[in-house]
Amino acid sequence: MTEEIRKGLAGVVVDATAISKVNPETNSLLYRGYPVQELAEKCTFEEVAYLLWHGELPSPAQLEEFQELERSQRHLDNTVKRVIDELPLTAHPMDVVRTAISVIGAQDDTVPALASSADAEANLRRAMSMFARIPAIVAYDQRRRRGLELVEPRDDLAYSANFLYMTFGEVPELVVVNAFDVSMILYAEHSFNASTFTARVVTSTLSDIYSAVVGAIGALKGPLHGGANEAVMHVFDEIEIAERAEAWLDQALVEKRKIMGFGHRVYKSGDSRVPTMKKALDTLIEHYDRPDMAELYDRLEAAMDARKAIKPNLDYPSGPAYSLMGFDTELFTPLFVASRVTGWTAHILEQLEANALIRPLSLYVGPDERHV
Ligand SMILES: CC(=O)SCCNC(=O)CCNC(=O)[C@H](O)C(C)(C)COP(=O)(O)OP(=O)(O)OC[C@H]1O[C@@H](n2cnc3c(N)ncnc32)[C@H](O)[C@@H]1OP(=O)(O)O
Ligand SMILES: O=C([O-])CC(=O)C(=O)O
Repeated sequence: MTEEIRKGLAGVVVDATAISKVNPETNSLLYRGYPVQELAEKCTFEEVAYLLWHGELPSPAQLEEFQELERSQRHLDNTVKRVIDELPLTAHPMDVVRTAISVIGAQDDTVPALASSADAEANLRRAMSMFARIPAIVAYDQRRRRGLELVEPRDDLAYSANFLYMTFGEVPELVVVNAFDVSMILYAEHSFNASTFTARVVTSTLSDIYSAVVGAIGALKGPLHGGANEAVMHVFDEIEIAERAEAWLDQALVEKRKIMGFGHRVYKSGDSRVPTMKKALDTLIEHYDRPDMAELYDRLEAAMDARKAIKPNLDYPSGPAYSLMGFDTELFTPLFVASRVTGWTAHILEQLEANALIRPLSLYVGPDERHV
């Protein structure tokens, strides 16, 4: 038997999904049929979360009920706070959010020994409980790293305004809240990316939703995936000024470094989400009066195009956008978690609806049979 190895499962279709469609030919991304650009322009992140979980956009009454539920679960209980307090500041914020989700999962005594599609209602409640609490986890972690006290959530504020309020102690101008909300919408879902696939693999063993999300957070942390938004900012910090972009890139390519924020496994001629996020970044650049950042962004992008014809992915505009908003660089990937938990949990539910254990084969290349 000849076995073809597809390293990294590149080009392999492993299952069907009705949640999102990534089309590199038309450079488009649909969530449940809706173009993501349209959702970013016309909807809030809460509406998009509802869409991903339920398959349809909410009616006004459904949205109100959804928002009420989300706002009522934003607080962190003392155990979660205590565990976060115990973690050293040397722990990466992704480790903090991963640990906090583990604690929330361990506190939930309704989790059945064997996950099943019959548990969909309960799993949606669990998804909501993570969705509502992750902003408080991330905001608190950002604050404790700055020696600041936790800011309790405000239930008169929508998701993004409250997230920023809990992080910075005040609600920023609308332009900032809107750019943040757009980033949450764009990061929410992207078919069988590595972290979502991880969540589906964990779920396929009939493990619980929290374990699947914890696994997904681990997969997202890596710089070839979500960790790239943080890594992009380190690149900007290394380059420092726009005039150095080309020389920095030439040296990095000589050293065979991967340039963070560029390239994609599926999109080969540009990421469908970049123009929308770049527009949001431009509003921030204008708001904070940082033309220097725009110049560096443009020069590195042009240099990469000229030398390698490799285009930016979503992490390229998101990194500098989060930096302008005031987040510390190492908090960027946890922001991705806050958004992507919606997509992960939608996939966990979908996996359970038609589950098959995910267990591929490997080609053995070790020594032939031998004996002790
Ligand atoms: C939201 C997200 O998760 S988007 C992805 C975020 N990740 C990053 O930005 C990290 C940087 N990018 C990369 O490492 C890659 O582009 C990936 C991992 C995203 C995609 O990788 P793959 O689909 O496996 O592409 P692959 O690595 O095979 O690249 C093909 C060629 O382009 C080169 N290439 C791809 N991306 C880059 C990059 N960012 N910098 C330099 N070269 C690159 C590869 O070196 C390879 O060249 P070769 O054929 O001469 O060896
Ligand atoms: O699809 C991928 O491989 C990575 C990505 O862009 C995402 O998860 O948003």
